[in-house]
Amino acid sequence: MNLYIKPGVLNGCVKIPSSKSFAHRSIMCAAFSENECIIDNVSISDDIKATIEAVKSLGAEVDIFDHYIKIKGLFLNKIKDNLSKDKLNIIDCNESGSTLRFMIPAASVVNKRNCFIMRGNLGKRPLDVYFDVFEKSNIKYKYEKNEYGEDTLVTDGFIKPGEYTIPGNISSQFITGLLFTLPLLDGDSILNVTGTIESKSYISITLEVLKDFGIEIENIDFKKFIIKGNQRYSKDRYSVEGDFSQGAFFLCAGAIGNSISVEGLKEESIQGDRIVIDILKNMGASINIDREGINMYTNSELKSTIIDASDCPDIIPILSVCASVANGKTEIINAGRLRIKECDRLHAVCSELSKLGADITEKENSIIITGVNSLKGGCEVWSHKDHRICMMLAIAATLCEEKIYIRDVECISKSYPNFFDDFKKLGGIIYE
Ligand SMILES: O=C(O)C1=C[C@@H](OP(=O)(O)O)[C@@H](O)[C@H](O)C1
Ligand SMILES: C=C(OP(=O)(O)O)C(=O)O
Repeated sequence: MNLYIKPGVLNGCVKIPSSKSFAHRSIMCAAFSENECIIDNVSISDDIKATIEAVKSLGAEVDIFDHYIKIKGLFLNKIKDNLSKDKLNIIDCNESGSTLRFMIPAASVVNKRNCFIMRGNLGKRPLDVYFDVFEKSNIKYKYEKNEYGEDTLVTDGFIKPGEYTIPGNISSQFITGLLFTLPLLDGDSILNVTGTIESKSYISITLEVLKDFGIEIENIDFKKFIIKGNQRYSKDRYSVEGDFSQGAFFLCAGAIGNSISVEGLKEESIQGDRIVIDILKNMGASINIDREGINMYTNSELKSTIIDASDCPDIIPILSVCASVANGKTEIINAGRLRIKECDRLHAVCSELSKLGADITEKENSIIITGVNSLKGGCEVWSHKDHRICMMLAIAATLCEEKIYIRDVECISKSYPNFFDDFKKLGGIIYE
């Protein structure tokens, strides 16, 4: 589907969906528990559906209600009975990197043979960090096309406790996957992380959720994790906080001239993307946080800054829009990993914003943006089938001089299916 978006000021309050990262993790923990858990405030997106279906395929029971989901842990009905351990278990991860990288080790606690389906760009995103883990555990693995021509990874073998060493600079999702899995095994483990650790705040989210579900992990400066085996997840009720990665779209919209307040974000959140508030303040935006929510005041001009993408890769596309109209030259550094997301985001941000009239240069690992007075628009742009690029373009459209036409907008359902409904409620003008 393609959409026209007309320029115009957005005005009002938006309730931000709940955090995808916290939701993936709490669903995994509840699914691997021995009891029943109610998880409140889960926003159902395609990625979260993928994780729900994945844990169901392993034997967890999941009921989805209006505002919560109920999960009956798979330890109750599966592991103890040792059912169907030899059957090939199909796990359709759709386009969700988190689901895939969290489930690869976790599924191999329950089933010997697993087939992970990877759609969109997911089959091209790196997985090789796990190959060493597979070899140490004697898990056989192969990439192959299934009968429908879809990319799959097939694994055969159970993961074993032990000492594993993985690099920290490709994706934190491998570390999270192992932190979920190793406590369940019948022996103690050590996880060493080498090199620079990128997206560290996502590891903190993992550790926080694991702790909430009763799992103890000794964290030695994010370089070594000491993990006792035979631990069991347990919690009756969990509530998912709001999503700063999604909130960032509307907070940035506020910073570039729309009149926005957002609700549903936890002020003292440990989400790395919470840094959007500090970055926008640094750029000169006036932000007021009170009990009701976060209010953006657009009475000041934005100025350029330096943004380090290492710990907040998901908010770089929308921050690039702010930088495009800020005074001076903004440099976004350590952004190379944006190339291995749903699309090559570093390239997509530069190519699409420059079509709108931004002065933006793509470098190997960074982006240089020199602010312009206004974005012209009046052209066709492409989401690259990536939700964050699509939402970036929709927000950029609000301040363009002429309407824009965005191709392939359905990709927003990966993380924020109601994005355009919220956009319209704020007065955004959209038509097909
Ligand atoms: O663990 C998570 O919930 C995520 C980790 C990040 O990935 P990387 O660790 O690959 O940077 C982030 O980009 C992704 O959207 C969600
Ligand atoms: C990169 C993202 O998610 P994932 O890695 O889970 O596909 C994202 O939501 O921007």
